[in-house]
Amino acid sequence: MKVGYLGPKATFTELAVKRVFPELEFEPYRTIPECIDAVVEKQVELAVVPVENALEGSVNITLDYLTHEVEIPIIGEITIPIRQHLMVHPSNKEDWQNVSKVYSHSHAIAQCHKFLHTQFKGIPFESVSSTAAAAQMVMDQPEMKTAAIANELAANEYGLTIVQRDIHDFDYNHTRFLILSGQKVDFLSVSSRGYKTTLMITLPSNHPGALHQVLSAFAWRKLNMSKIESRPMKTGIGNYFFIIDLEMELDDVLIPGTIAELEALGCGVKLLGSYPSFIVDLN
Ligand SMILES: O=C(O)C(=O)C[C@]1(C(=O)O)C=C[C@@H](O)C=C1
Repeated sequence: MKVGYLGPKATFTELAVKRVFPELEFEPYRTIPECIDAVVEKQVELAVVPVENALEGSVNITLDYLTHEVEIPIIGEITIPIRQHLMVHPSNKEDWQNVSKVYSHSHAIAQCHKFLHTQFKGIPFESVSSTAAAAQMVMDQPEMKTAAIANELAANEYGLTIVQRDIHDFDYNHTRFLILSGQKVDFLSVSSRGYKTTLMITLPSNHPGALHQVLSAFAWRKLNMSKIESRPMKTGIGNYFFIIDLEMELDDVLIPGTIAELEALGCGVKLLGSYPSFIVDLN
């Protein structure tokens, strides 16, 4: 079985995916949409993409692509700790405080804002498709004296020197990744820490109190939400839909009852997946 992931080699996504599927074949993709397309088009059986970081919040391109562009179920999630390091080409390691630019993924830059603000004031930063892509760029252009924010695996893979470790602004830094697939996968060999169910909900228009009624349908059934996110419908200012994660597996009574109640209120409800949740400790 082949797993597509946000690449190139040595991204955090690769770290996450290899912990859960060490024995499978891997295929890196340059962007999140390319990786999701690969599983939709059956070039790979599974795809793993980032969806939420504890410091920076949702990865919007993942949510938007899954809800607007494709139909592919979520079949699992993986959460790993994230340690961001600053790295340079070995030939620039003595002079690392004088780099001309810092590259990384936009989420990684956001996780290190305080560090960049205090240590690299005035030095531009640029977001690229992943932390590993940033490391690769820094390796390819030693004369430019640039730096990357990435993980230790990327420093080793691309031959860079880590000059500052653990530069993320808050200690509790974790990212959640979604596993997507059109087929059923047996995760029996991996122990999970629970289940989640994700629903996409659109509200009826011009219906005062609609969101309150939606939340009540979950509340009186005591269904525990672990996340609620609103994203633009992309049809006009103020038009939003909601993505709700429930901390339980799809059952025969409570979730179907909630969906029926929401539909009776005029809401649109789509089940994006019901799946096991894997929390990986990298140490
Ligand atoms: O660039 C990477 O290494 C990724 O796997 C992407 C990503 C993200 O999109 O949030 C994953 C984990 C970190 O939070 C930073 C970047």
